Amino acid sequence: MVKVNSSQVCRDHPPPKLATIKKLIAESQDTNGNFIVPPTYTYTNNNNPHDDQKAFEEDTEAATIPTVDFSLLTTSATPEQRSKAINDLGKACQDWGFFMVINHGVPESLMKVILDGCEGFFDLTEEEKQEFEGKHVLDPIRCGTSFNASVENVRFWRDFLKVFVYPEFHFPSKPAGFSELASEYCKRTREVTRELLKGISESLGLEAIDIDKALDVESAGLQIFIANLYPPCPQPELAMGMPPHSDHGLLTLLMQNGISGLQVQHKGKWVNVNAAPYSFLVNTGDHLEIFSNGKYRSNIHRAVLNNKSTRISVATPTGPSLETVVTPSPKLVDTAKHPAAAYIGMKYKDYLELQQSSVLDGKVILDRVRAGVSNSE
Ligand SMILES: O=C(O)CCC(=O)C(=O)O
Ligand SMILES: [Fe+2]
Repeated sequence: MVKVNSSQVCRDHPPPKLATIKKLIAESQDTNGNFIVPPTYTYTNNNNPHDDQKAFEEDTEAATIPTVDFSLLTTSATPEQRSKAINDLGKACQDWGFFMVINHGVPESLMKVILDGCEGFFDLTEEEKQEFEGKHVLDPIRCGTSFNASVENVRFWRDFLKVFVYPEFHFPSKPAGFSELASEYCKRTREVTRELLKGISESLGLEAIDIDKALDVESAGLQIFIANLYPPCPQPELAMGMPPHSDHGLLTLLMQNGISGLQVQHKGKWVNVNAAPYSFLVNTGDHLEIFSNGKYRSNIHRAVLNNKSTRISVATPTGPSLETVVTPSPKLVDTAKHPAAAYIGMKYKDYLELQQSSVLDGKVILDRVRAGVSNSE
């Protein structure tokens, strides 16, 4: 197991220049095309992601991922359908912190061209990509490799592009035309997220608008566009695409290019996620856990590798506004079940900076804002 020192935080120093995983692979093959995973990418010897998985395959009932039919949450549904859908949504948040969304209305053609655009971006030359590297973890446009190479002992088999797209839209100027498509995609995924947050708010026994009102989501909530590239890995059991972690925001929508690799933790075991084509995979994030006072715990997930196909995923997390100091909703504190606030307030911007500057490891950042009281069910 990789040991993490969560105090290793690098706020001001840009990561050292590091070849992308794409470049490393292209340059490291011998004349027979053989490639051995370098020691710096050897994630662990005793936590083989493929072995872990076997444990759950025997228990398929428990591993059925909840599915949310988005059309039943909208005004086109009957009040009974909507109320059942909200109930199911709440149950998915409580039991899994993860669900698959179908019938969401974002055109398949748009999802496809976004994946093509990501591929185009990762295919740019190293020099072209350097323009978008960024220097600080809160720079609105950043690309690179691993997660935060300046603090990591082990690198992840992943290249990324990370862009702040709301409330202000930023985007790389290359490849041509990608920015316009991404702007539309981000708008559409924001609309889906907004409706899901309304349903989640109601499922918590609050008004539909309460999450938005408290955290300033619609007018200034931070939305990030993250493209992940996981090239085939010759020894997928040795390396990791993304290690176990929770996301920092409220909700993350994720789509992928038809290649699986996401695993979510459920009841202490890893579950392979096989997404329906053009569905969204949704994780609940740390700020939903904080705001709900621990009722909806953020989901731990990771990305594992394969040795055949390049996987691309696009995550669009939405969070509070950067200036919001997030505390548990007072309406969810003063109850028999949740008599005390389980988390202390922290400005979302500070939380994000801390998370992005640290080694990615489970819920170590969320642990910093735990109030030392437990309201566990
Ligand atoms: O690629 C994936 O499946 C997971 C990506 C992820 O967890 C993230 O970007 O936060
Ligand atoms: Fe994630």
